[in-house]
Amino acid sequence: MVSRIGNNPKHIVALAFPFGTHASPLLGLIRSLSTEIPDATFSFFSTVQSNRNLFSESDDRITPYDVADGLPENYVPSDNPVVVIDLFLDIVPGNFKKAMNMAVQETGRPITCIISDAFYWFGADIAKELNVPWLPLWTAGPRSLLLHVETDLLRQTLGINGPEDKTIDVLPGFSTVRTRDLPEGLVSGPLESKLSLMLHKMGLALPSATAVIANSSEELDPTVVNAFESRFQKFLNVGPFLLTLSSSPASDPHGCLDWLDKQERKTVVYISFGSVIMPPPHEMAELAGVLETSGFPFLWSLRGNPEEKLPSGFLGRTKEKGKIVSWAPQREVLQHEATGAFVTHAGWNSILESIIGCVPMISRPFFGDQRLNTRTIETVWQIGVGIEGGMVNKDRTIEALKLVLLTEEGEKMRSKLSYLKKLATDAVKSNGSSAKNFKDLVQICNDKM
Ligand SMILES: O=c1ccn([C@@H]2O[C@H](COP(=O)(O)OP(=O)(O)O[C@H]3O[C@H](CO)[C@@H](O)[C@H](O)[C@H]3O)[C@@H](O)[C@H]2O)c(=O)[nH]1
Repeated sequence: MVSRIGNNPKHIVALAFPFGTHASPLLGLIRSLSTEIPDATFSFFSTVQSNRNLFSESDDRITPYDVADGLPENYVPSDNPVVVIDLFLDIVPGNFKKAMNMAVQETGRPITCIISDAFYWFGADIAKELNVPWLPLWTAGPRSLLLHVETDLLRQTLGINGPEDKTIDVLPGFSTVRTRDLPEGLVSGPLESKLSLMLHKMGLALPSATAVIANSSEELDPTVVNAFESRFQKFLNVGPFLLTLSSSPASDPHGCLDWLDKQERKTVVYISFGSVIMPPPHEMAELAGVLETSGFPFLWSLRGNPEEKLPSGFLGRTKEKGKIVSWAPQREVLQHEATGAFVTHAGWNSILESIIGCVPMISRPFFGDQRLNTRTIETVWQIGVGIEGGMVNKDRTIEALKLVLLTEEGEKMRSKLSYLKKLATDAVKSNGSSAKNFKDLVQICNDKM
């Protein structure tokens, strides 16, 4: 791919975290910026695999650069996604620095601005060295970000491995959140894992950023967003990205939307656990039991071979009621009028898509921000429920589905979702908060040095 070097001496670089749903929103943001600052040079850094997934040959505004991924030559893939992340973290930031030097040489342009995944605490040091702005992007919600910024305070006030039911009274807007809803590695669990150490360092580094960017809008969680006023130099909520960033039209090779067209309004249960998680076999079997016994029509996005992952005979017995695909056009599925409930792991993008689709959630969280997100859905926004006991269990999940699909309670959730959707859509209008924040961001990137 040929570098595109314009007249503007700006060289804006983006450092992506190449796992989960991280690199793609960063690239979306960079594409939007490249439209606003068309004559600047944009370089995007990620691993070979990630760049291959993200870039089509026709992308002419942004130049991808590959960084080393840290995998040994004879690496045998593991089912545990943390293994590859740890190997990658072992070689940052050296791999990024090397590729950035190459980009500077190739373009002949010194770097003028660094936009990185917020995980990359080292962005602060590199930006300081180069005397350029550092703009970290937090791809999840503001609430989980506040926890990482206040990790030391939480460790002091809650203690390490303290009582699980203690509520978080030291942070605004967290009175219904309990210790057990916090991400693992914060006040319990693997405090010294590479991911936990990275998040801790991130929380300490972010206050020095020129501005922290987030995929949300100020109005969705105002108490929490306001808490950043005294913590960050600038906090720019420029989302939800699904409304603000352009995306290519959804591909639907399995015909999910046609299938939904044939279903009745608000009856279908959509199931997806995002791009990283696969529930353990016993929970897959419970979930299959839920769908078979309850008889609700369902669309299930399930990676891998369903014959192997689901109980024997399930596919045949439910073929009139359900559709199982390896990947669904989720945004569109959640905006389809037939979709009535979303069984989810409560990843941040899924939540935003559910809000825009006005579909109540039934959540089975696994790691990171997902327990906190579940608690927020349930007690702050009241737009869904967590499965009692925190795992898929047949009776409790059927109960949750009936609540959402068949009762007045479900209707109330839908009207709260409509309210949040309005806040989000207003924020992205030309005079809305996200649109204004995006203008601020463009200004910082394009500032005369
Ligand atoms: O069949 C599918 C399944 C998923 N998706 C999309 O994949 C994305 C999934 O994103 P998200 O819900 O955020 O889940 P993860 O991919 O698991 O995201 C990781 O990153 C998020 C943002 O940092 C965190 O909130 C999560 O906990 C973390 O697991 C969404 O945009 C979905 O629309 C599809 O389009 N089709």
